[in-house]
Amino acid sequence: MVNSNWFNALSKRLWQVRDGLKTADYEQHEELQARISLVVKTRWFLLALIAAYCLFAGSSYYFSRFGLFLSRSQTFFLFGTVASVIGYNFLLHTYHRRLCCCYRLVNLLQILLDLVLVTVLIHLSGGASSWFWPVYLIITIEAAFLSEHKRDVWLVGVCGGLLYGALLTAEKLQLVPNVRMPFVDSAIHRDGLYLLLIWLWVTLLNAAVSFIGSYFVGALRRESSAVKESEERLVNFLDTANDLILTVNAEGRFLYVNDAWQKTLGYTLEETGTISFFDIIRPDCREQCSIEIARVLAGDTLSPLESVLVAKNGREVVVEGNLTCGFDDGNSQVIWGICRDITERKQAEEQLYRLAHHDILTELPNRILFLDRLQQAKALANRYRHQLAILFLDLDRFKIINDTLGHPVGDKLLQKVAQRIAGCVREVDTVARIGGDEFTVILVNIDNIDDVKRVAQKILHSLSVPFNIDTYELFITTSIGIALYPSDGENIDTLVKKADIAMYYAKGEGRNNFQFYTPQMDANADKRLLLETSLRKALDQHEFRIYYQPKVDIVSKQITAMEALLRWAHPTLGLVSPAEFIPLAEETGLIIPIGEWVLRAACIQNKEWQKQGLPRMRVAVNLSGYQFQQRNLLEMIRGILEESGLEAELLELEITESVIMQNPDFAVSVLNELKDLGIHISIDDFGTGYSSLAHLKRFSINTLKIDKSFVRDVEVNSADAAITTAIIAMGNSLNLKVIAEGVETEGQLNFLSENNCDEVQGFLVSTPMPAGEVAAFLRERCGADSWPIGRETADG
Ligand SMILES: Nc1nc2c(ncn2[C@@H]2O[C@@H]3COP(=O)(O)O[C@H]4[C@@H](O)[C@H](n5cnc6c(=O)[nH]c(N)nc65)O[C@@H]4COP(=O)(O)O[C@H]3[C@H]2O)c(=O)[nH]1
Repeated sequence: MVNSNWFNALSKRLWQVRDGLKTADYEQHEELQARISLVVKTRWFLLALIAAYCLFAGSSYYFSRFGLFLSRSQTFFLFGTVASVIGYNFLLHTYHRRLCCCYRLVNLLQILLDLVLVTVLIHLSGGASSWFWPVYLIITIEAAFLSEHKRDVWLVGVCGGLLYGALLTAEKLQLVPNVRMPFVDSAIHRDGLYLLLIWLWVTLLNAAVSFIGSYFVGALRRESSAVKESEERLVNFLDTANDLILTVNAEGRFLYVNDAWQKTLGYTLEETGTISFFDIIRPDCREQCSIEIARVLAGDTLSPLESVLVAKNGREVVVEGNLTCGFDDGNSQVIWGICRDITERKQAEEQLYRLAHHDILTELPNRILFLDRLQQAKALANRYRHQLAILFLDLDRFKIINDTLGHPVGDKLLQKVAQRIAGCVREVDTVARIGGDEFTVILVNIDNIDDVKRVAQKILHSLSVPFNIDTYELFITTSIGIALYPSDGENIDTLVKKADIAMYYAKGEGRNNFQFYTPQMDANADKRLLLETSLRKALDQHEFRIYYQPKVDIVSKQITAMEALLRWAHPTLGLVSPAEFIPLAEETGLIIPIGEWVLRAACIQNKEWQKQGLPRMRVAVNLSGYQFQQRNLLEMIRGILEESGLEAELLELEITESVIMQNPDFAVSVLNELKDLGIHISIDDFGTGYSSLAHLKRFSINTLKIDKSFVRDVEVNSADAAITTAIIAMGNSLNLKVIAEGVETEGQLNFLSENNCDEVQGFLVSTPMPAGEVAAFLRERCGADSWPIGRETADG
């Protein structure tokens, strides 16, 4: 509960400011008004008392054996005096405010008037023997209340004494007729000693009352001004406090607000009179606040509250503080609120929370928040018996972009990718970034697996649209692994791990696809771990082999090139396909030394075949995307050509379409430099990488290599046939050679031949063979004009 004095001082401050009064004027004005009002009230009371007494005394005498001792004229004069006292008191009562403002000495004048009239009254009611003379004392006390200065009070005392003395002297000199008093001898009015003694008595009493009155009233004033000062200090303290302090009544009307409150919320004191506390509480916090206020009014002690207020300019201000109950003057309940603006602290906390739970770059949830959301999603899935899907995405060859174009471009790409992924899912789903180029998605309320497939497909499709960043047009794909809850596991860590395994499987399946987790993938993951650990030693331990597969001109049936295909003779796993270990080598960066080793070995081998007198042909080497963005690629190739002595035109580099299309502008410059060296360039896996005629025109290339996925079904699938013929037509129109890979059947060969494809490569001609078998194969083929169909080698 709050001291009501404080409350009064504060609410007074509020009203005085609203009334537009200056503090000092207000204080003076108010204090004087209070004093006059008290004196007037007291005077009315005393008048009533005296009148009652007069009535009683007069009627007592009238009906006694003495009868009324006043003459008619005296009675008339007495009533006249009383009437004038009542009259001017009435006037004073009615106009005292105005009079006080106009005439500073009105109080002294009135006191003087009182003294004169009382003197008359004393004389008319018995002169020196009148019982009315104590009224002098009352007037002296009254003067003590009304006058600021002691001196004025003393003057009133002296005046009273002098007037009484003058009355007694007039009576002694018989200047005024004596009033006959019962029990009192009229001679007493002429007795000098008696008159002197009674005058001294009245004067001394007046002096004593002046002294005591001025002393006590002065002490009272000092005390009240000390209280006022303390209240003033309190008000100043509250006004200068940093905390927001307010008082409202039970209806929420403002009774007091301090300066900090006004500054923070932007409302002036006048405006607070027109609004209610509830108006400035943010709507969603109002109900809670009303409950708390009701509890406070009921006498409960509350722990600190937090709420959001809305400032005049609409800014939200978060406050934390306490409410307590007090009473105003009229003993009505009021609520005190002392609160602190914690908006900045809250923002800092929110910022910290965001930093701790979000990825700064993309503003998506980070791993911590992702796991938390997954936990919640799992709980909801259990409750509503739904399924969940966790998608694990890893961008394909993102590192190349990052390393080639720099981190700022990489960062912008990640931001755009994040936006696109987020645009593919519903609001209830979660997209998170949990690592460099790793994203996760939680799909909730899954009823049907097809819904998950649709979302995965949507993500792949949305990322297939090129990204325009700065001056670059970038292409990126992603590999998605999917795990389902509860079918793939109960534990969230396990689920994430399984989605991750499925993602790696998707990478192994040629990237840019999605895969659902299956238990068989675990073996794959184990194998992957084994491959990863032994790949680092494979080069040093000479475990790599190169197999060669011929490319043949369809018309002349001559071998145009031998493609170098890497094999890994693993000590325990046997011969490992490049499809399995090349992605691993790319992730670990080992592709750079491995790729260089293949290039050197293939060039030396080709030179060797020439030395052996075998026909001149190119050796085709696959160039990984990571090698393609290698800064010293040109020097490295030049060095190897010099070292092996191979002419540049006998080297062919196969670069996949997706690698070139990832950053077409960069590809143009590298391809130009390679072309300038005289190297033959082929675009591998053509048809899978979204390149257009416009792009192809810019690239310095020699050959388009149709991906074997189109060739496989070219005889039975009209779409594949259409794509294949379109690629051939496109190649022809751009004066490029077109080669089809993966040709296994006569039918495929015929189709390609009929559609003017230039070259073929595939098991129909030969499976990849070890270097040692190539010489025999070439000699056997020398001058042959038929196809070496079905030639099986060690690889086949
Ligand atoms: N079904 C079928 N397949 C056929 C036929 N003819 C050839 N192939 C296979 O198709 C792949 C063609 O190579 P690619 O498209 O460049 O695809 C290659 C290439 O992208 C990559 N690769 C191989 N060696 C290297 C290398 O030294 N460096 C790099 N960076 N990548 C390599 O690994 C991929 C897979 O290589 P391989 O397993 O050797 O698989 C080879 C080859 O064995 C056929 O008639 N039918």
